[in-house]
Amino acid sequence: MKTVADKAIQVEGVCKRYGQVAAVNNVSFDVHHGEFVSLLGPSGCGKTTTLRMIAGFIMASDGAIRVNGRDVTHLPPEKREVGFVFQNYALWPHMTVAENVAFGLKLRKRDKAFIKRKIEESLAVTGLSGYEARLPRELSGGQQQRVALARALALEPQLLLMDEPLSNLDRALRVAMRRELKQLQKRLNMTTLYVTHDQEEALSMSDRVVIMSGGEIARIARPFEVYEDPQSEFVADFVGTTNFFDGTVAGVADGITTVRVGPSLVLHVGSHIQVPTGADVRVLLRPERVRILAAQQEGANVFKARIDFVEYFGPTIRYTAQIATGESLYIETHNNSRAADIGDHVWVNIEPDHFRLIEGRRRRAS
Ligand SMILES: Nc1ncnc2c1ncn2[C@@H]1O[C@H](COP(=O)(O)OP(=O)(O)OP(=O)(O)O)[C@@H](O)[C@H]1O
Repeated sequence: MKTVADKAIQVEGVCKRYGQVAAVNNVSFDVHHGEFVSLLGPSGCGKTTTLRMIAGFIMASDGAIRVNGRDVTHLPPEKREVGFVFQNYALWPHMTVAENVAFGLKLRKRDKAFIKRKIEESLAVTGLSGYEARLPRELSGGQQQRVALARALALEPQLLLMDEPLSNLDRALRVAMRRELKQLQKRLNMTTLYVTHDQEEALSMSDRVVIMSGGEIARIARPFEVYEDPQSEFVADFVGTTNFFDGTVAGVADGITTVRVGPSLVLHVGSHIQVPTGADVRVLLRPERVRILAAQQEGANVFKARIDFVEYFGPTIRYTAQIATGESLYIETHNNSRAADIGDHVWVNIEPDHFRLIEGRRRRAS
């Protein structure tokens, strides 16, 4: 059982208003000691504003922020005892990479041998060994971003706030760095709050993900819960690809909810939530949960579909298909067997437990 003492960050009913605009509206969440939490959401949803309010660069219009139990809502950044790495990584232009990394340690009056070791370690982690003597202007944008990261890591902060620290890096480096960063965070047990709009980054690095939409929190959950059971249209749509079917509950029996979609499609859905007969529902289905059958079969949730479009992603292939009843369906498979081409007809099957139900109908036009 987690207690208040376990909480490194507490955000309570925090708002930020700019005139009539509520950039952040009544946001509350906690980050426990040693936890890695991501703020994930589309551009403009309030992630950066939330992080900057915790850092103290933006003052909250309302609500309270506590760091290690201490109310810091009205304190300036330097009194909050948090480290941060922001998108606009302000390096000292006249200092070398090593001097930039050493700067905070010198201010803290650490001895020379310690500083030397920390420079070596943090540059190694960020893949910058050998760049010690360069000036920031002699580095690429991504390298500068890594220096900013190395500079923050060298201080081994107990609490680190990061705003898209890997956004300027190419994909291979980003993937390598997020693993390094995650391992380091675990090793140092460093409480981390991390802003990203990259869902893969958030899912792969975080203990929990806070999903924001329009200045508010849409969901707080562990990565697999967010993906496997999105519980809302927004989360299902924003994280990964989802098939949506609008339907009406025709009956519930033996743990199966029968949902009628359109005039002729019937789905048999595992009853993981209680929905009464007659209710409007949306049925969600992840594309990789659809199985392409080797041959025609009979049975519940077996459909004939025509392949309309094929996208090859390397490890996976995504098919856009049309079920014989008219609904469209995304199917994703591993690339070890290319099951179909455009124009082919295939038989597909879906396990009832692979569907998710949410009550109500589509909020937006498709
Ligand atoms: N100084 C400001 N004055 C007025 N509106 C602002 C100000 N700063 C931010 N906003 C607005 O507040 C909202 C949230 O901005 P914020 O930068 O927190 O979003 P974000 O989720 O971090 O987006 P991104 O991923 O694009 O960085 C946006 O609609 C933005 O236009």
